[in-house]
Amino acid sequence: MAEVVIVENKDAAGALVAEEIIALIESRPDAVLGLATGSTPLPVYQALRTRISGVDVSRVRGFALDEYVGIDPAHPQSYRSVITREVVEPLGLDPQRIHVPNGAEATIQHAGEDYEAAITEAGGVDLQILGIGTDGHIGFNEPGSSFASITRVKTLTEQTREDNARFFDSIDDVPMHCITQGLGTILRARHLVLLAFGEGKAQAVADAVEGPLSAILPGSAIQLHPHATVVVDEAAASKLKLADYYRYTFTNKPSWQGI
Ligand SMILES: O=P(O)(O)OC[C@H]1O[C@](O)(CO)[C@@H](O)[C@@H]1O
Repeated sequence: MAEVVIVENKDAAGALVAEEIIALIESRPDAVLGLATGSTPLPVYQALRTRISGVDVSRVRGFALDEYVGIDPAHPQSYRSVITREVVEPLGLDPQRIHVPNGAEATIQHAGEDYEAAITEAGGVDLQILGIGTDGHIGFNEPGSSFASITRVKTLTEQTREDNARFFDSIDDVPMHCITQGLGTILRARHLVLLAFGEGKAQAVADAVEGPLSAILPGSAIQLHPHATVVVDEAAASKLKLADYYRYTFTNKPSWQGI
C-alpha cells in the first residue's frame, strides 16, 4: 500500500517533497529525478528554488514523464519548454543531463525505445514525481493503459484535452497525441511520489490508493510499488476511506524515516 501523507496545503506538500529530493541529491549527487509537468508539481519546484542554494546540482540527471506529439519544442507549452522554464533554469541544472521524450513526428516510431534505453543507461530513476489526471492518468497513461506498458505514443482522452486547454488558446490547439513513459516504466523508478490537490482530484486519488488494481484506473498501478508516497491536501484526500489511519500512521512515523 502507498503511504499517504495528508498536508495542509500545496506549500506544505512542496516543502515536504523538496526536502526529500534535496536529501537524495546530497546522498547521491548524480541522482536521477523523474520530472512531471502540469500544475501539480509546481509547488515542489518552487520549494526547491528556495532550498537548493549550496547544494551541488551539477551532476543531477532528469527524465520527464511525457511530451506532446507534433508540438514545436520551442512552443511555450511543449513539455520541453515547461521543464526548461520551471525546473532546469531556476534550479541551475545542466540541460544536457535533462531528457524529455522526443515528440517529433519524423522520429516518433523509435522515440519510445530510445527513451527507455536512455533511462536504463542512466541506471533508472531514483525518485519519480507524479501528478494524477482527473481521469486517473499518471504520466499520460490514459485509462486502459497496461501496467506493463513502456514509453510509447498514446491518444489523449477528451477529458485530458479539456483539462489541459487552460494552457493553450483553445482546446483545438491541445495536441491529440502524446509520448509518455509507460506504467511499467514508472513502476521501475525506485521511489514514486504522487501529489494531488483539490476536490477535482479526490476520486482519482481514492481510485489510485484504495481502488481495485485495474487498467481502467491507471493510478492504481502505484499499489504495486514497494515505495510509493502519496502527498495530498485535505480536499484531494476527501474520498479516502482510511484517511484517519493515514494521519495516525504519519504522526507516529519514526523521526529518522523520510517520506
Ligand atoms: O497537474 P495537472 O495539471 O492537474 O495535470 C495532471 C497530471 O497530468 C500530467 O500532466 C500528465 O503529464 C502530469 O504530469 C500532471 O501532473
